[in-house]
Amino acid sequence: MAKRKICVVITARPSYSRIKTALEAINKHPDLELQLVVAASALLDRYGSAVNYMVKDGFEISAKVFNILEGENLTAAAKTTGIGILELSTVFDNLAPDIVVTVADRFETMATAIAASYMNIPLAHIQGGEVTGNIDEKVRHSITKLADYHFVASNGAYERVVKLGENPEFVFNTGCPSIDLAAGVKENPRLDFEPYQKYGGVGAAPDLKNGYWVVMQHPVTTEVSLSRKQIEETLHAMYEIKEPVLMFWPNVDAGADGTSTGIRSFRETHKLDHFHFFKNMEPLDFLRVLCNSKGLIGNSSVGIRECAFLGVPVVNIGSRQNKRDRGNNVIDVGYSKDEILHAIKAHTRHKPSTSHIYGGGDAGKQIAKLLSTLPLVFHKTITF
Ligand SMILES: CC(=O)N[C@H]1[C@@H](OP(=O)(O)OP(=O)(O)OC[C@H]2O[C@@H](n3ccc(=O)[nH]c3=O)[C@H](O)[C@@H]2O)O[C@H](CO)[C@@H](O)[C@@H]1O
Repeated sequence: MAKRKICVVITARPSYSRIKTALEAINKHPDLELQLVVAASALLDRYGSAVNYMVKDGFEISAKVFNILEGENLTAAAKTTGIGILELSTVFDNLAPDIVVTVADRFETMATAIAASYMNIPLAHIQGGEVTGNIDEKVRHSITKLADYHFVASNGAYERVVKLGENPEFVFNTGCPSIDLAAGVKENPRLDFEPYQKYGGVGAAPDLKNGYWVVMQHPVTTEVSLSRKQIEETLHAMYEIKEPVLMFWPNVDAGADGTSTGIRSFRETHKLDHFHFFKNMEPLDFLRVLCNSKGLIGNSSVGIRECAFLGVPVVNIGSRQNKRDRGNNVIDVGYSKDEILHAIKAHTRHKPSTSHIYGGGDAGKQIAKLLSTLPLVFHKTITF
């Protein structure tokens, strides 16, 4: 029997960590053949070239799609999606997959879902049903409507996908593959590498042995004009803390220009001898860095998902993760420096308990098994 061809499209760094263990399980599965397509910011040096980590991890790349338009604004996001549809339809035509897999809710993932749907290729969606507000949420629920199989990450997400009219026979709460990685880190949390040596980056090299903070703050797609002001408040708060800060650059979202300019100009006007800046780390290394930190400050979804599992305290800033199911490791604050400082002092003194909202650590294997056995769906029926 011919192997089922599973085409997974990865468009950004966070999508790699959220699918990596499923890729490994697909590769190992005797009835499946992995076709890995890498696109958008995952290919760009400026965003840390996540593609290099995929190659290093032993994955063969079937196709690359360069579709990011310069600009980091709302128009560039819409046009990038358009180019993605054009390019990916050619890729799918050449690879002729049996199932296409798309991850989460970023603007570029929409292109995968549209191209596969129009080409009558069954579509599997990872991470549907979550609520966050802003443009990501519209995209996420739209992809749910285009998808034939749903591998969701929490009970709440399962219920919402079914409420959206999807057939429960094709909705599975597998948990999030990123929790599989976090489970490995929980077993062996030792920081077994030297971050400055391994990843370079820029800035001072503060001594990390007495503790450090991790900062990762992205622009909010519905508040793009405020992104610079928002990051400045966070930078001022971390400046006052006077303890080592490992700071990561934002993703390629609309408004990232404002966030990056805010960081650059703050660096030029302040003596930052306790800050170091990184573009990107391999998924497992990044989780090790978090696991050994005093806490995460910012608005990355890693604070809500992996940090809940690892029991890392998180000061979650602003509206980007609004309404996402969360554990007691998270305290929500507004954008002001004073609120952030107050939350850091009040919330991060004790290690919070861990929670399994987003899975127990075997999502990748479950997803590969389902992909090998589910009937191929070409015309789904929707209940109303
Ligand atoms: C508003 C929002 O949340 N948007 C989406 C965005 O997440 P979001 O933009 O929050 O993603 P981030 O870039 O903050 O990164 C989160 C993920 O990337 C990993 N990481 C991060 C830094 C690094 O150097 N190395 C590394 O591997 C983290 O472990 C984590 O798994 O894309 C994700 C995956 O497509 C989605 O799940 C989110 O819904």
